[in-house]
Amino acid sequence: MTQQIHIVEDDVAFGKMLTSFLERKGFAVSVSLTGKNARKAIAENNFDLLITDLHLPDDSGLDLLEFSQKVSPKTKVILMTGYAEVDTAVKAIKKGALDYISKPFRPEELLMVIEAESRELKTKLKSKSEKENDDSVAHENDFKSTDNFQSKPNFVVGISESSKKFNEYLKLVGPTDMCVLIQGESGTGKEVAAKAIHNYSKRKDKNFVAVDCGAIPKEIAASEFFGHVKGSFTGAVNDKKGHFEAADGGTLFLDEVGNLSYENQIQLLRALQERRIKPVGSNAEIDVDVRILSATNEDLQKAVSEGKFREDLYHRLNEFSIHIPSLHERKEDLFLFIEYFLAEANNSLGKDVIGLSKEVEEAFKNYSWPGNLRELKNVIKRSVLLTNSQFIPLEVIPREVILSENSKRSQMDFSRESNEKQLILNALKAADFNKTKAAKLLNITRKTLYNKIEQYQIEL
Ligand SMILES: Nc1ncnc2c1ncn2[C@@H]1O[C@H](COP(=O)(O)OP(=O)(O)OP(=O)(O)O)[C@@H](O)[C@H]1O
Repeated sequence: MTQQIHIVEDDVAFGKMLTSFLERKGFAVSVSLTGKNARKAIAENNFDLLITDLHLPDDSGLDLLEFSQKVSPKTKVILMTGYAEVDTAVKAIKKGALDYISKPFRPEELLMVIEAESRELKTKLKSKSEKENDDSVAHENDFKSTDNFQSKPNFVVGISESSKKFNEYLKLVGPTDMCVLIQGESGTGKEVAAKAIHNYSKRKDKNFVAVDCGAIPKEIAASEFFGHVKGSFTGAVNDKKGHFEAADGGTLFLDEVGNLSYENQIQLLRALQERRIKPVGSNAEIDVDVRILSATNEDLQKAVSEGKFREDLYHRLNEFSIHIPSLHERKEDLFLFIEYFLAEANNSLGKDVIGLSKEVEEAFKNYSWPGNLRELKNVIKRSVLLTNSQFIPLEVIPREVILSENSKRSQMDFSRESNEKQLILNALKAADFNKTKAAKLLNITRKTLYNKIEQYQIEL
């Protein structure tokens, strides 16, 4: 079936360009120029995908994301951001956006993001239907990746002390039946860690069911977790198994567990205590044997002290806790991950890129990677797509990676000469040696740039 895409973009020409490109690729595309029109369109249609600018004259992409999640929960959302807005983009991912793409981008990059997500979805739906062999069982909200970890034995363990330690913990706690709370920033690999725990356990041949608690509207959470019987509420046209039954004998991974409403927390706690569930609208109770792993990127203890998360549930979920370090804290592992993601990208895109150019290597080392492994993986994949030589050149790297961290630092630390010279060189290269553009990137005047070029005797 043709995928329906809605673009929200106030730049008419850019919107048109994206539309005709995506239509040529076989998508059905419509466009809104304002947030107001977009809201109307979202409420009236069941778009598969919404691609929205972060800044609109009358609205914000983040608010549109929330609106869309409420009125059309199945619509996936991709945000288009300006460079240096990664922090906001990461916030959007935490709120449930599928991905973000930094402007300026080429339409091929957007297509790659869309195709990667539809591929993941298809594989997932396929493996679901194979496993469950029952059409009435649907876990529509479970769009998290359920890659088979065993088929990828080469996941990176890392050489940094913190990586070695947390991987030891995974091995240690894996074979037990303890509930584990995995904490770490967004994109650090919490789901990969949960899958590893599952694979180290005796449950490994049973299902691993991942549920994104942040994506389930609280009104339907009980039916998602415990299932429902036909006719129990409007829209319940078939009996439906819930996540607990789907994970029976195996592992249930609750991602973003801090996002569960208070009422849903009580229901979950009861199910964990009694090891029994009751589908919505049914009188019969069903015994379930499920190991719970959960993950959060917020401070759950703080949520407990503020009364937002139940203390009894917190202790139940947290029989053992594992902290996954951010990529920034495990810089020694950076090049292992780069190698791994490069091989993965070459493989999936049919390319043969050997590595990073020296300048890109430098830029990667200096960047703080706020979106962690997910951001690194995306940046590498997009860059591999755009690289037509053996080594990834600076030109294909998103500007925020080249500049934001350095330029932030430069405001505080502009006196460090080598740093400054490198920064200016990077900006010049990124701007194709156009000085006006380079000055803009650096956030300095053209005159200052000329002075600096002279001061450092940069040859142009
Ligand atoms: N050890 C690893 N080796 C290779 N790839 C990894 C590893 N850990 C994570 N990844 C990759 O990094 C990306 C982010 O990982 P994952 O989805 O597990 O993060 P997360 O912390 O669960 O994110 P979120 O908080 O947004 O749910 C995924 O594409 C995953 O395949």
